[in-house]
Amino acid sequence: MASSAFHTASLLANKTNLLSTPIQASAKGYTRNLRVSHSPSIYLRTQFSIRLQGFAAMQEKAACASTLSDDSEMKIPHVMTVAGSDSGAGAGIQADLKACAANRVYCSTVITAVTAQNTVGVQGVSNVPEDFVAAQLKSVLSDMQVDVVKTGLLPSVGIVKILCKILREFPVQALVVDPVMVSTSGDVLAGPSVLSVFREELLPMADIITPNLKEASALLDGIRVETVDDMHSAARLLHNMGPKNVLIKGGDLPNSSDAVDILYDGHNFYELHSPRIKTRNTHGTGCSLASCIAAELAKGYQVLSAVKVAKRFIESALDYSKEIVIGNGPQGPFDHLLRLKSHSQDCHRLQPFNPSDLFLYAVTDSGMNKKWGRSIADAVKAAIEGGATIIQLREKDAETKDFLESAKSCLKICQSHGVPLLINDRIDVALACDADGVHVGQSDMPACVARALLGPEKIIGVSCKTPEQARQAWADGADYIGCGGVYPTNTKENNITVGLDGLKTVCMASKLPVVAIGGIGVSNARAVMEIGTTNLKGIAVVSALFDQECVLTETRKLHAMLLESSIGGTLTNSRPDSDMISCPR
Ligand SMILES: Nc1ncnc2c1ncn2[C@@H]1O[C@H](COP(=O)(O)OP(=O)(O)OP(=O)(O)O)[C@@H](O)[C@H]1O
Ligand SMILES: Cc1ncc(CO)c(N)n1
Ligand SMILES: [Mg+2]
Repeated sequence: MASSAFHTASLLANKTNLLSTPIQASAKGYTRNLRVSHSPSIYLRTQFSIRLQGFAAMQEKAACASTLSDDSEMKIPHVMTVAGSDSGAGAGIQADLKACAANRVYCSTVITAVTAQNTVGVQGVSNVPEDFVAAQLKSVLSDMQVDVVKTGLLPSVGIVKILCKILREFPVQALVVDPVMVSTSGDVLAGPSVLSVFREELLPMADIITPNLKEASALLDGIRVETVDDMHSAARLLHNMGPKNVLIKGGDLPNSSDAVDILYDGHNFYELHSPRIKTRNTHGTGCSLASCIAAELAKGYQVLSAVKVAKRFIESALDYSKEIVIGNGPQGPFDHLLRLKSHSQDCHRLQPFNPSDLFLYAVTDSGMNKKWGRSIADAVKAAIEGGATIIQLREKDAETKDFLESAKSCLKICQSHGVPLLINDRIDVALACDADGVHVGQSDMPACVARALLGPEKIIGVSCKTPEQARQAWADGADYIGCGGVYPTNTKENNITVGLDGLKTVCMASKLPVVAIGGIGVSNARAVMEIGTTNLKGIAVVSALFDQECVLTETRKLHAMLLESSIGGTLTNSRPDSDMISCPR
């Protein structure tokens, strides 16, 4: 399917990856010295030569693999998967989507069958009508710029024939065929009736086919494929059927301490080894490997490089998720996006951001805490016990190392009380300690950059004095606005006071939740809260809590006052307010 120009282009696109072993590559009209990258866990046993053809067309393709086209529209590498749905979402279409997403490639989906499947096995398969598979194929291919097609479960002769016909009408740059027939649980997904159409029509169109041991055996009329030597012979025989490359996957090789796959390109064999990960979570490795190969080809990389990247991706993902438990059966899914395992660490955050957390917002000041002879962590603990609902560490004078250490101890305290911890200004410190978010001022890191660095889930607050700044904060992806100084304050030098009117103007200009800051304490908190805008969610305080002898007592007083003022008003907060606590200092 792919022109060899595509492979040539991919080689060039890949040149930044080339290192270590020098290799002679001969081409029609070209001879180049190439180097092959060796990952720590995947090694190649064979010297090889690669034919290079259509150099110019390939350069064109390499240019296409870059993200920006001439008119600055972004071209995203695109894989279309033609496969079956797995209700358990470990294999099939679902694995393909996740593998492509993890490798930053767009994936469109043509569904050929719906399976009822879980970690125990396959309970049912229902084919999508052939004309509707055709409709899906045409919808995607006639509209979207698909780079690579990857096939998985093709459950009937009719569906394979339709696919081949439509691929001839809408040629793409590469075709990856994972000839899915039997699931690892041993259940038959596509019967032997598809074998002849696979051999005669589909395999000859493929740039690479990726059978597992059983599938290789089935395609070769049941010959034995049980050892690495068998895999070599089978690869050669399968290559005779017409695909440009054959990758036989050895995930199911008995008695093998490595997971060994054999790649054959018609000239050379590559034995790809990676350590076998001890885990039950290998359901969907085959689909994911093929999708990752397709994704790398769509980016412009050549076959060998794509296979190596894909194998390493599977190895890392299996290793990362070897202990996760999903389902009760013998073969669980793995975590493509390397996110699930940290779930338990994230449990303290029930929701991404709850605006009512702004109710009593305590901002630390190391100078004040030093003055009163307490550590930041002790001050934070007392504030939380007194009713603070969110903490911001604002340590302007601290050395980075000390700041990070304080942030880590405060985070532990905050997490144990379910109170978010934000870091003022220092995105690096927030990232280093995995705080809940940051608060940035107008002259700090722009909120949009902070958002890009911190990702979608962290809380970002921005100090705003004007409606324009408030609108910008929203556009930049901020979660809340800190507005002030409402009253004059000694905590911040040269700070312009906006007053209650300025606060109200900012609140009315934005739908973001707002916390008021600047010179607020027990004496004036009520006046602030009475400005009467629904998005004013609380007050932020520094001196009123921390420039005091007993942080606990002062926080409790302020919390009580806020609660009282909010009855029937706009502020709500449900943090418990326990009776008489003596100041521990
Ligand atoms: N335990 C493991 N540790 C490391 N790599 C593995 C392991 N199991 C499988 N692999 C790798 O995963 C890829 C898929 O191999 P496998 O032979 O399991 O395919 P498959 O049977 O088609 O997968 P499935 O049917 O589960 O989707 C191969 O690269 C293989 O080497
Ligand atoms: C839908 C579907 N496709 C492929 C496989 C192979 O893992 C599977 N188990 N289910
Ligand atoms: Mg398997």
